[in-house]
Amino acid sequence: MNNQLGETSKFAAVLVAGSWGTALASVLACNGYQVKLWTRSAEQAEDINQNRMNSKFLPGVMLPARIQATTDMEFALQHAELALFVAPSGAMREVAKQAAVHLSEETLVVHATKGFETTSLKRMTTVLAEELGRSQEQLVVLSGPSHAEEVILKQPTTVVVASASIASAEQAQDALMNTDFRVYTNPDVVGVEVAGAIKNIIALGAGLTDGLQFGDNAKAALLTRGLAEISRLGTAMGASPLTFAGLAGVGDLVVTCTSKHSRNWRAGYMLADGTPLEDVLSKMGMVVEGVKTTRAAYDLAKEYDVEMPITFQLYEVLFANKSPRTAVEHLMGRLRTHEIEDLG
Ligand SMILES: NC(=O)c1ccc[n+]([C@@H]2O[C@H](COP(=O)([O-])OP(=O)(O)OC[C@H]3O[C@@H](n4cnc5c(N)ncnc54)[C@H](O)[C@@H]3O)[C@@H](O)[C@H]2O)c1
Ligand SMILES: O=P(O)(O)OC[C@H](O)CO
Repeated sequence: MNNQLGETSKFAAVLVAGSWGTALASVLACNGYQVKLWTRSAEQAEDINQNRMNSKFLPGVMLPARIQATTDMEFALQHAELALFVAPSGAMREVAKQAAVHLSEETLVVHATKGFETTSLKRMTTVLAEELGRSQEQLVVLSGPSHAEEVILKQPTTVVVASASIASAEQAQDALMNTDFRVYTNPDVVGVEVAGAIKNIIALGAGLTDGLQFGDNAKAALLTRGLAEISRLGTAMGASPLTFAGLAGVGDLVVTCTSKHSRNWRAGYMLADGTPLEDVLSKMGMVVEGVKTTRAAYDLAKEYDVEMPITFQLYEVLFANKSPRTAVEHLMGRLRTHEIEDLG
């Protein structure tokens, strides 16, 4: 496409304008894309276009001029080389349905959402494949240790893009990579999606552990045994065990369990002092994927017949009024077991 000055423009669409969508729109804009950032909120679109800021989700940070917010899905997807879906997992199907009628076959589809569809237990690439009529080779997932608050400030960040097609993964890598934002590829879509989703459960647990004033030993135990649990479910679902040692696995687990930016960690911390779940979620005002993911993982663990003791205890804390201290007692009081066999 040529613009009015005769220069070649490349376009990208980002759906939706939450914290992560806005930060990734900024990466694409820095890489030379004209970015249309879709939101269902006219007020938010006006805020971004007039004040050059997403005041609700990333206050105080000026957005590049190449980002244009819009509530018009057709306009957002027009001429897009790449469409980046960043809706919360619970809204992915609804957003994809709206996009499907306007999306060109030529547009590369990438998503950066971390979670499952709780009703069907489907991964996000499956939801997108169904709604957009695409094969797995035409879809890419982006994941890894990456808080929007740091990416928008161009702080060094590494992520991974996974696809059943190396060509699609490399296309996404080329579009998103720059000297502040390093992108690796991985063929293991299942592993990257499962790791990105389940680490949020462990991050809720890390917040709880810190809120209960336990020490570094407890946090290290949670991360390590949490990783064992993630790997066990992931490999049962068909993932490569190596993925869990990478950016989407241990990398994201470390950042989400230790960062002050983590919504999941903060929610866990508030739960520790007995604040009811509904109050925690309304105080957060942002998506806390780990809550819905705990339900999904609880069901997936049963479906795949894998042991996920941390997830099961957290499920009871979140949805069955178990006290966090009792949950810890139950975890520590489990029958003896073997570490390596557990890692499968
Ligand atoms: N924030 C981060 O640093 C970060 C980093 C990596 C991955 N993620 C993942 O990205 C996804 C989005 O998270 P976020 O942090 O941007 O969330 P957020 O809470 O900052 O924003 C969510 C946005 O989704 C919109 N939305 C909700 N339901 C919608 C619907 N039905 N239709 C249209 N829009 C809808 C909201 O209005 C809001 O603008 C999550 O899966 C999260 O785990 C977030
Ligand atoms: O803020 P959280 O806990 O939703 O985590 C965000 C990202 O997944 C970190 O990589």
